[in-house]
Amino acid sequence: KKVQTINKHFPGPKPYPVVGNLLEFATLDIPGVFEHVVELHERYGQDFMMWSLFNWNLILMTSRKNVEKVLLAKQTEKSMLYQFIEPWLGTGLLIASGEKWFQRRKIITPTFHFKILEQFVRVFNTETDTMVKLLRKHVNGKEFDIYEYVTLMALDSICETSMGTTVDAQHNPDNQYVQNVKRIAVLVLLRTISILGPYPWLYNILHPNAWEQRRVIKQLHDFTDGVIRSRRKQLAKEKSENVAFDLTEENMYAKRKLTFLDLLLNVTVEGKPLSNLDIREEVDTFMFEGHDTTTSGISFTIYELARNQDVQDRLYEEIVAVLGKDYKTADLTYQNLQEFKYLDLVVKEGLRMYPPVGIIGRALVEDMELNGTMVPAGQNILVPIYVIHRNPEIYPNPNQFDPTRFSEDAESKRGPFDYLPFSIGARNCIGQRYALMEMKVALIKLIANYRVLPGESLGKLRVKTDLVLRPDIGIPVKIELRE
Ligand code: HEM
Repeated sequence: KKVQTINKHFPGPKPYPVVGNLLEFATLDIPGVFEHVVELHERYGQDFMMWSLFNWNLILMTSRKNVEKVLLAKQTEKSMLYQFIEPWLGTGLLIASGEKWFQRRKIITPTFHFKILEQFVRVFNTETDTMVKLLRKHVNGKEFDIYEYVTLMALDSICETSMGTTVDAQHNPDNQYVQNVKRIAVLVLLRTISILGPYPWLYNILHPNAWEQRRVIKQLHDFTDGVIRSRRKQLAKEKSENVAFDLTEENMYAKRKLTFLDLLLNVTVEGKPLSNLDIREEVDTFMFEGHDTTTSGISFTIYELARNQDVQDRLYEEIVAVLGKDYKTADLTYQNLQEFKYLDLVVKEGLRMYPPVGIIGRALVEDMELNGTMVPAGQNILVPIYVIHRNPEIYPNPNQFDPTRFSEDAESKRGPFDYLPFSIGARNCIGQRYALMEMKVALIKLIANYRVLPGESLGKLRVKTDLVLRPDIGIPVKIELRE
């Protein structure tokens, strides 16, 4: 009965035919899924309800007032789909709720202290230099997929900064850990389109993908466990040798190369250190959240730079102006990155058109008044950030890449719920500054060294999504050496 009442307040395909529904899920990996969701929003209005199999339903929500209520709600839980990643990530920061989330967020926030980020920029410089070198073989050559290069660079960066270990994926793309990280994203996606997906018991026993997933996850966990154990030993040894390690002292950040893992190994909650398992779920969460997302952000921005040579030229001029005559090899720092004003607009516009996390979900913890009706606790809600970012009323000609939309003047006319690449509120992205820095270092070094041109097949590219937004055919480009 409650659901029938809600129906009156949320127009939408009701009841959504079972077949249509399965197709809806099946389209997840089919390029164009977001174009379809944009159409649904045009047809049914900003907040509409979609029915699923066995009366399971979802509200797809883009209106400012309701998005604000849901994302800023005091208590919140992630929607059901996040459970599919739980076998790998456990209830780390991304998935945790309630007190556990609160504690973890408090512990992890200092990891993004600017003193630590300053050190991470060095890693981004080194890893991007490697990428730039590896790209050299494509100069004046045929079109190639630059997405693969960016993925491996981002993977190396996150391994180094979060675990202090290197898998050197850029030189060993066939490395088992690298393969497993890629494979798990695919397996999670496949579960979303499986009819057994929502039923863990049945899925785990009957589905061959679940069997494979267990094997892949075991290998991923074994790797992280190994790194945690050896780092714990090393820190214990340093402590016994009286190497100072006081995280409460801000100055300490600058004295040694800290990783995210070090911080977790040294923290105590109510006097107790975190267990290896607690730490593993956070490190794995970072591995997941921290590389596919930035890869997507960097790659789609490269795509638009290849298509918009005037924007690329202007960016190149800025790079030369800020870095001077050694602009091709100059290292980027936390400080000099602040001087790239135009790049900042370019990155913002890239994240508007292609938000790497194109959709987020919540389950209401308490009943909530939405559109004049009480929506009961437990209701699943999806917020398609991609659709919000293409609202023509806020972004005229939304499919045009135009960094000047983010000039101060234009930006002042928009509200905080019109632009959400990193979400908003207490559950926003903790890695936002890290991500922006990595994106900027990569784009500067790439454009300083090469002119990026569209490959012949670039025009065919379409956007698809699994856990993050991806190009269906990679990013086919050509490059020329800058004089
Ligand atoms: C361009 C790159 C990135 C984008 C667009 C992005 C976007 C987001 C979004 C939209 C959320 C909210 C998810 C939700 O509500 O379910 C989120 C959460 C999160 N992100 Fe990112 N992210 C990026 C990079 C990173 C990086 C580099 C890290 C770590 C190094 C990171 C770590 C996290 C974590 C741990 C959360 C969960 C925070 C919490 O719930 O307290 N992200 N991210």
